[in-house]
Amino acid sequence: MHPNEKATISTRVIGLISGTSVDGIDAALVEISGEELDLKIELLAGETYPYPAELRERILALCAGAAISMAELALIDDAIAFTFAQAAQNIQNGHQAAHLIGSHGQTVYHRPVGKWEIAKQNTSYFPLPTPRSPLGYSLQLGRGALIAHLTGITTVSNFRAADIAIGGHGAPLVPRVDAYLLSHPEEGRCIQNIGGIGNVAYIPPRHGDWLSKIRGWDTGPGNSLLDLAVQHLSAGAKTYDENGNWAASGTPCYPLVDQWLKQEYFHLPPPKSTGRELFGLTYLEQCFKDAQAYQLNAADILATLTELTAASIVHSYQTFLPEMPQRVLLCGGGSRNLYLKQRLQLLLASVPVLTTDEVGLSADFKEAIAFAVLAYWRNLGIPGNLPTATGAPGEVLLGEIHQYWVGSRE
Ligand SMILES: Nc1ncnc2c1ncn2[C@@H]1O[C@H](COP(=O)(O)OP(=O)(O)OP(=O)(O)O)[C@@H](O)[C@H]1O
Ligand SMILES: CC(=O)N[C@H]1[C@@H]2OC[C@@H](O2)[C@@H](O)[C@@H]1O[C@H](C)C(=O)O
Repeated sequence: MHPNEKATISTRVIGLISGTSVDGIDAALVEISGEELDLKIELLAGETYPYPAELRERILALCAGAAISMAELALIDDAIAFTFAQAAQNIQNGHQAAHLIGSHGQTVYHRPVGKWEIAKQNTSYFPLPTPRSPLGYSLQLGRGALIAHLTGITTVSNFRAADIAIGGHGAPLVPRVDAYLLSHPEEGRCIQNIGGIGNVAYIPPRHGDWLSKIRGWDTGPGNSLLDLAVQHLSAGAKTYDENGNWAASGTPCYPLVDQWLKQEYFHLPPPKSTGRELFGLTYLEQCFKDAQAYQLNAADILATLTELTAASIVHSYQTFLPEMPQRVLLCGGGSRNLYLKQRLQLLLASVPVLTTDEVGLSADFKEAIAFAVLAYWRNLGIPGNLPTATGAPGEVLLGEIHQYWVGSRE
């Protein structure tokens, strides 16, 4: 081998995440090699393991701000870790054992930078001269130490904390992985995730100082409002609008979309992050109230909420990007919503809208793959955050390593 040539050692890594939709655990088993520009991944297996119904209900209640005891919080935390560990065991069936796990866990609370007032608490005990803490806060449940113990595999977890500690949002974290897996030599691309919340990574053509020009932010609601509306309008019979068929049978109310787009979040310049704390039940109740003035039926309401997701995404590109992308690549569950995809294509006019599947990266498992890569980078000592996406003042190593080791030191 030439002395300048690097040996390619590949590592089998499991990525685990349950996102803001709380629909289940996405697990990906990946073979990873290289570092950054030479980073390569092969998806060996990908699966979504639904949460047991009762656990999902408790998590959703927690996300919606239910008051629970510390004892119950501890139970939910461990139940999540057990469920994640089970997913890690199952995804390895029929494959060689993994070397490493990257577990994002379950977000139950996210406070963006500078949004201290969200806590709505008496803050007189806080040791700062002003109760407006500049720091963000993000809580993911499912303890990494327990996952490492249950699986016998070293586990990296708590990925957002280090970025937040230095003043970043701790989100979105996937853009740096997108940059190395989905950049193109000549084409500027937007990688648009549509989960419960939407987030984008803008990746300019891969030359010159392209890395410093990458941008990323949470675009606002993805499926979160739609899913809640579908559950309400179907009296619990449905959890989401399959392929967007229900919305497609209605008509969007454009004056209402324009009214909703005036909301502060859509005008905040990036970097910015959000969650179900903003785009959740209370927000939807206001949407329903607003819709009464226009006498919309159920299908029209869903069409209008779908339009809000599509229009907020496109509006954010037009407002905050230095130039429009030449291609948009969708991923996340919302990429399966054909009506939403159609609306995005219409609003983006000549910019083609595809899915990441069409360029060889699984749209369903990209987030789980990303946390496998972030764990792999953590292990190699490579930073995982992109300051232009999280707003942090610098790069940091993301995640805490829970080494699997049980023994005695006699
Ligand atoms: N066939 C489909 N048609 C329409 N919508 C779909 C379809 N499949 C999935 N979805 C939507 O995608 C959602 C799940 O998306 P995903 O798993 O990407 O979210 P998440 O990972 O929980 O969210 P986030 O990326 O915000 O963390 C479902 O709740 C549903 O709204
Ligand atoms: C706090 C949190 O869990 N945020 C999620 C959420 O879901 C989508 C969007 O909001 C994104 O910022 C983030 O997830 C992805 C995985 C990220 O960090 O890139």
